[in-house]
Amino acid sequence: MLAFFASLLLVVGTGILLYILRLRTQHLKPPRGPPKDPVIGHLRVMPTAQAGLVFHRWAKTYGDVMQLEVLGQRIIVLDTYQAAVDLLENRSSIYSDRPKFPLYDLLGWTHILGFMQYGKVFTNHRQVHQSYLVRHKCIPFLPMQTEEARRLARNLLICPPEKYSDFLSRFSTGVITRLTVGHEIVTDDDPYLKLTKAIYQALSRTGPPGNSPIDLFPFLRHFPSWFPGAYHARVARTCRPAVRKLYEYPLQSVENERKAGEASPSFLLSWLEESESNASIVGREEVKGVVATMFAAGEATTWSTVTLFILAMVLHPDSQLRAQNELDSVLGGARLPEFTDRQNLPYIDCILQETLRWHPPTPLGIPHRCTQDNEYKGMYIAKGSLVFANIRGMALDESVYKDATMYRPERFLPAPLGNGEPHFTAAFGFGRRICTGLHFADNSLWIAIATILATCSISNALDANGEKIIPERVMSDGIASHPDDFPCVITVRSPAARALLADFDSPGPAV
Ligand code: HEM
Repeated sequence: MLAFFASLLLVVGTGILLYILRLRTQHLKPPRGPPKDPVIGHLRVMPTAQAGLVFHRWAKTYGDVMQLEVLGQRIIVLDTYQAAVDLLENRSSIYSDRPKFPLYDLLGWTHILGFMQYGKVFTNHRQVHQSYLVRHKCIPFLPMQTEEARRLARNLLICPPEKYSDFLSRFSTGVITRLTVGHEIVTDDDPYLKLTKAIYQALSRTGPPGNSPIDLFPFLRHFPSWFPGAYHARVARTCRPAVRKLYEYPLQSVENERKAGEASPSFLLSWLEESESNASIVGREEVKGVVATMFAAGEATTWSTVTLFILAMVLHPDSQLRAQNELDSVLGGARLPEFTDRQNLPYIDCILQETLRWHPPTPLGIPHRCTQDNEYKGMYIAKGSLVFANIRGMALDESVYKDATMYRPERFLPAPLGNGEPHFTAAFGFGRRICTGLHFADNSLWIAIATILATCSISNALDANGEKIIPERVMSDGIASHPDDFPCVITVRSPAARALLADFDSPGPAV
């Protein structure tokens, strides 16, 4: 009887609370935004390129929490770190859902953590990713990441400039293949290189997530590709086989290697062993999705960041020199950097942080979805709103980062050496959807940057008249933003550096 009254009280109490909340929010105004058209809302003014920058400009007029509307869909844009923390982290129980992504469904991206709606399946997948990639679980990967970074530096020093981009991409694919399937990439025709190239093209041709006409009008997928708005359906159909291969090939090859007694330690090998003792919480089809997620989420972002680091070093030789002086003072030019040196190399960390801030690899992250009406600073945010963290905008926040458009790694050093500005953690997202690969990515990037700086000089290419070519920073659009190709020259810093790289124990490159 007591239990009955307690439950009744709980139900009535919750009802009253929701009612009061509704009354409170009903008279509130939504966040402001630019003027809109009847019915279609902001459709005509929605940016098709560099959306993060456009939103940041609008935020100066309409505030750090803006509301846009496209055909009835409310879109909230959070332009400051504080607003993102207040909502996506401090209210994560109602800000952690994702919208549906019909275009990605059409491409065949199933069981992808980043696109999953909040709920039981999401929780299981998140647990699988985290249990493998949580900070302390990343420690055993450090030797492998060190080896891949050294292989990268050695390849950059041997290959012609037009191949730099391929080898930077090979590094990011290389660390993910070793993590997921235990496979080392040592030849140009490696199947994983072909696979990730095709996936990258698929992702870059489909634009920012949730933003295509098919996402807004899923019925467009049934129309011929010449029909306005149906173009992406053709792209999806063309790219689907490559996506399928990313699901099938890794598991098949690890199973074959295991049968032959040749499988190296990897995420998939652990899963195969766990699933035999029924200890795994995801099944066979799902685990293919976990691996596809790691490739899709981890490859392009890491590649983009190391490439941007090279560009930053071409444009900022003073920062390069300062980092190399720091490395020399710790390593004495007699050995290559190790993770144990990290605490003694604060400026290398500043270079990494500033590269992530200068142009965040995912300028708009992946949209969250709000699942309950709520009030924020006197504004009404409706259930069902898509919520974009404008990571690009946060990086440009002048109240946090002085001269925010400039590349200044020392900004993070404590005064008087620097401004003591906060590390740019926003690059990895927020709350319950924060990037699960962030520790692994941070380690890959740090060791790549430290190793390249310890062994290579990065400088401008020269034109026909012997003048320095000053490259421009032009970034692509899409879920992961990548610098357009730019000219530069990478040479060895010293004979000692060449000898150190020649010495490290791994198969040589196939340039
Ligand atoms: C420079 C490297 C990387 C950056 C900047 C980055 C950034 C991000 C961002 C901004 C998000 C969205 C977070 C949100 O919704 O609030 C995300 C999600 C995710 N990232 Fe990363 N990421 C990187 C590398 C990686 C790597 C190496 C992996 C795995 C090996 C990975 C796995 C994931 C996954 C699984 C999600 C989806 C999480 C979820 O929806 O719950 N990322 N990442």
